[in-house]
Amino acid sequence: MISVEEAMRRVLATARPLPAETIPLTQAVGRVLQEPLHADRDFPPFHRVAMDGIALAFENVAAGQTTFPISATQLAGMPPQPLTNAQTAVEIMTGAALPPGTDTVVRYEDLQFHETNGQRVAALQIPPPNAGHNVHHRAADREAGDLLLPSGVKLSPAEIAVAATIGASTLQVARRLRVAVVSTGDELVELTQMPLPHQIRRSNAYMVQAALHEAGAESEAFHFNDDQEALRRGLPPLLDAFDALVLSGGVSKGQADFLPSMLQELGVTQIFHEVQQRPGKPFWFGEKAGAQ
Ligand SMILES: Nc1nc2c(c(=O)[nH]1)N[C@H]1C(S)=C(S)[C@@H](COP(=O)(O)OP(=O)(O)OC[C@H]3O[C@@H](n4cnc5c(N)ncnc54)[C@H](O)[C@@H]3O)O[C@H]1N2
Ligand code: MOO
Repeated sequence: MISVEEAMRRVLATARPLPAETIPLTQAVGRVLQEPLHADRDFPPFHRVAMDGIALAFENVAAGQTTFPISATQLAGMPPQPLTNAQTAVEIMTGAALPPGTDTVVRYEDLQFHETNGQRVAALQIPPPNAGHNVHHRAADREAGDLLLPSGVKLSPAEIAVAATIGASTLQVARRLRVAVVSTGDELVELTQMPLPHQIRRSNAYMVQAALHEAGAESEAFHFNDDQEALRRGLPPLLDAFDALVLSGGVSKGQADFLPSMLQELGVTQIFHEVQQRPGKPFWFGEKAGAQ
């Protein structure tokens, strides 16, 4: 009898990639990406101001200038506001594109403002330590063309943000696995039915469907009584229509446990029967020849 690890290895060895489909980004969380995503522009796409404050040319600070007349105000989303002359500064907000002629941002916390002849002037309280301070430079994170997400990643909210950043309103993802969950056994009744003293409810199928849902698969439930003819007629359409069948019951040594022989008769090759585990020792696994 094989170990659980060996059983898992043999099951996974039969796995094949699912075909891709294109879906809206808004429905893609939890799906598996089937195309690589590349940066469509540099990130950040411009020298991005990282603090609210003023933008200035550091060379003036290096030359000893400590007060800077404000020549313009620039909020995020506004086109860069040019300096009126090289010794002025632009009052600027986080997320704005650094104006031409400036290279450094000083935070409001490190400034004091006053007015001289109606002109707003910023005085440095703590001078910036270096050029480029508080600037998130263009392409510092990624360059245009860089691979952002390889094919095969599972899309979490973080990957959704990455896709949105490059304008991917639709994504190619693997189609969801389609599984038929089949319960077998005369003793099982539906939840809407009151079980007789010798009957039980079809609980396993609900658990398996919930586990499949959690793993991102689609499933549909079916039930067969312990009737060989009904199975012989009912299973082939399921084997054709679904990527996988999960059958619960009917694989042990009892008089009604005819699933292994029935499945082999229907073209499913046995890969293993019985695993060193309890509960669930009479576990049977097979693969349909020619299955995609
Ligand atoms: N003088 C100071 N300035 C800043 C400080 C500070 O302590 N002193 N803190 C910085 C920190 S930390 C953060 S965080 C930001 C927070 O700023 P806000 O909450 O006001 O956010 P915004 O300025 O509007 O945006 C920040 C940033 O994010 C970009 N953004 C905004 N919305 C979106 C969106 N839906 N998708 C993509 N990107 C978005 C925006 O363009 C900016 O780049 O303040 C610092 N400043
Ligand atoms: O609060 Mo901010 O997110 O540190 O950049």
